[in-house]
Amino acid sequence: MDASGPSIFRRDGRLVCCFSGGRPMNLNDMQRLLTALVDAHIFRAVDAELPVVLHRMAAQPDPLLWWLTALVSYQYGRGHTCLLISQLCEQPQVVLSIGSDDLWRLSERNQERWQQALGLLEPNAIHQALDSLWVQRDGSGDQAPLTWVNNRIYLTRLYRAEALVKAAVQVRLPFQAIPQSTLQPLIDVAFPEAEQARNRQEVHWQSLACALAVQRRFCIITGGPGTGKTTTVVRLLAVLLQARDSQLRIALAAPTGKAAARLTESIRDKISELPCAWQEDIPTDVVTLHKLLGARPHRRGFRYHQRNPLPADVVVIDEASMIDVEMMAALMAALPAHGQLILLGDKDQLASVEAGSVLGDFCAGAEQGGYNSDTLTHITPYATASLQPYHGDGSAYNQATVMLRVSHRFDASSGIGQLAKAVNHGADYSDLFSQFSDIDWLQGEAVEQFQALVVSGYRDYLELVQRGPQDNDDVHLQLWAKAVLKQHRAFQVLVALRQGDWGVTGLNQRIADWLYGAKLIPTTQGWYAGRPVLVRRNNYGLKLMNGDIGMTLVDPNSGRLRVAFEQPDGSIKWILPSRLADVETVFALTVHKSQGSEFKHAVLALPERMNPVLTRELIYTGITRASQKFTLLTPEPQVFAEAVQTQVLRSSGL
Ligand SMILES: Nc1ncnc2c1ncn2[C@@H]1O[C@H](COP(=O)(O)OP(=O)(O)OP(=O)(O)O)[C@@H](O)[C@H]1O
Repeated sequence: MDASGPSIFRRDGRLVCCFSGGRPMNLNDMQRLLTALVDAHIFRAVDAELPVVLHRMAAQPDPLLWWLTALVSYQYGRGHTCLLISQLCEQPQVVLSIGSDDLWRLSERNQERWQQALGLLEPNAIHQALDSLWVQRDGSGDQAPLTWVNNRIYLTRLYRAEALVKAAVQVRLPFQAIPQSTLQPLIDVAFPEAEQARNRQEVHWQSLACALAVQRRFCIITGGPGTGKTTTVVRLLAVLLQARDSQLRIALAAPTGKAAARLTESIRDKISELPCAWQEDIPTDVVTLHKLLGARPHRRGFRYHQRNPLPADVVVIDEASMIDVEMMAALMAALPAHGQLILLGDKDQLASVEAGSVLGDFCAGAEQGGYNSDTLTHITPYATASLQPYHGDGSAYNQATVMLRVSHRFDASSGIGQLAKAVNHGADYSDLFSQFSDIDWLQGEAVEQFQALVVSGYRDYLELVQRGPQDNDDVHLQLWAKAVLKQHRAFQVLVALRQGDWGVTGLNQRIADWLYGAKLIPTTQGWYAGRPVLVRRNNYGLKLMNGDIGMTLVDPNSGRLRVAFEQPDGSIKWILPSRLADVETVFALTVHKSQGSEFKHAVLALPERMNPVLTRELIYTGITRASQKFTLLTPEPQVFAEAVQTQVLRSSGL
């Protein structure tokens, strides 16, 4: 802090801070400040509660220690796995993303306390405060709830998770080379297009990913939408089975039920493109990550862990960007010692809701390759062009990562692809909307067109709902429900926020009113035919997962409403509305919940005012949910520009 800042000293063994002429900050002041921050909805209740609980277990009356403890918890709530001490001291308001917009809700006295508390943030004082029973150094102990490592303070369980992930990757890095005489012919069969890339002297990243993945027990295949992650993994599994052992036990999983269902469908399609003799050993059943690890209702921890590892030799996880650090640690812990892990995902998508941005951290620098000499020795023989431009001294994770770079879904004529790319690089996108017909931007007054767009977007599935099944037997009921759910996936309104006119709640209500006005739904209240619902919490009893989407339909036999959910195996599960407690209407879906889904036409509606949730990653994720048409809706166009310039930066030690 500068010379005009506060003086900090110890009094009666306590650290106190004093502004010239002001009162020192004591524990009482700190407690009041923490309570006020909770009351002002800046902190979560648990952030202020944590030091209180720890104090009960081991009294530590140091206001700075309380402050740091609350801040570590607050940052965890915002997705950071740790608190970086130097950054906190240099730019506390930036690190904490708390500005005058938030602080005006505090009383004058508490604003003063806030300033005093910021004044406490000085490296030496912090180091002294961390010399405490609540804190362990360098992860050496096992008991203290906080861990201090170099410049970082963690909640100890997150430190442990991160350390476990790092160690598990490290042990899996050594190559398990396959003779080139065995591997090359298999790769040639699996990736026939690689030959054309060789003729053009271009790197064929898919076949290179295969060469790397089959020779390492840990591999990440990242790439934007349609770059062939699933295609590559199906082919590389076939190569692996041929090269190593056709009896390898392969497990496939994804973080959500929707993503699992989508991957199941996609894998089935892709297997049929393989040579017949290779098809039968590849599994097609994709489960959720929770199911894979054996989540148990009402119990912490999973059935599979270090002492009871998964019965699998190879584990493939799709949509890995959604996995938080604790889940990744649970997954790594459950891998058998010889187990091979392949992660697929788009590094540029939104990070997990919970703490950490594991895939993003793993993939930092992936664009440059960063392959060291050892990695190059093992993969160069399979490269279709020189890998010299990708030579470097990248991280350990870079050595295990291949980034696919060519989108086969969006070519140069696709506005969705161009827009996603421009947003991702923070580049100018303004001309794109006039150049491409598959992207639209409704701004300001054009928002009036939104109603017409939404009614026509949802009309097709609602007419199918009204039409009913062709026959009333089970087979036709299933066919009908599947057709309705499929049609429902053709169009989706996406939003950034939960609350407000342009959030889930406001828009759901408005859209329901419009659809009712168009006579497409019979009412807007309670349960009704055509009401799409989103499951908000895992329900193990009903085997429904957070994020699953179901459709309310009238059973023509009983006249009663039932909700149809499509299972990963393609069958329909019918559930009575009365059994569904934690669901909400989903005419508008948050971008967060849309991860792992794809819609022919996605409409992204942004709010009128900037909000910390609005980031480049959110916009990119929203755009890439659309496969054929993307519409952006901004009552206030500037919000889009600002969001594109705002990037998510999460602190972690990975
Ligand atoms: N090398 C290739 N040549 C031609 N087409 C390809 C190639 N690789 C993939 N494709 C096609 O591109 C489309 C997208 O592939 P795929 O589903 O594997 O991509 P993805 O990265 O898994 O997509 P996403 O995760 O966005 O759904 C598919 O239609 C696939 O058949």
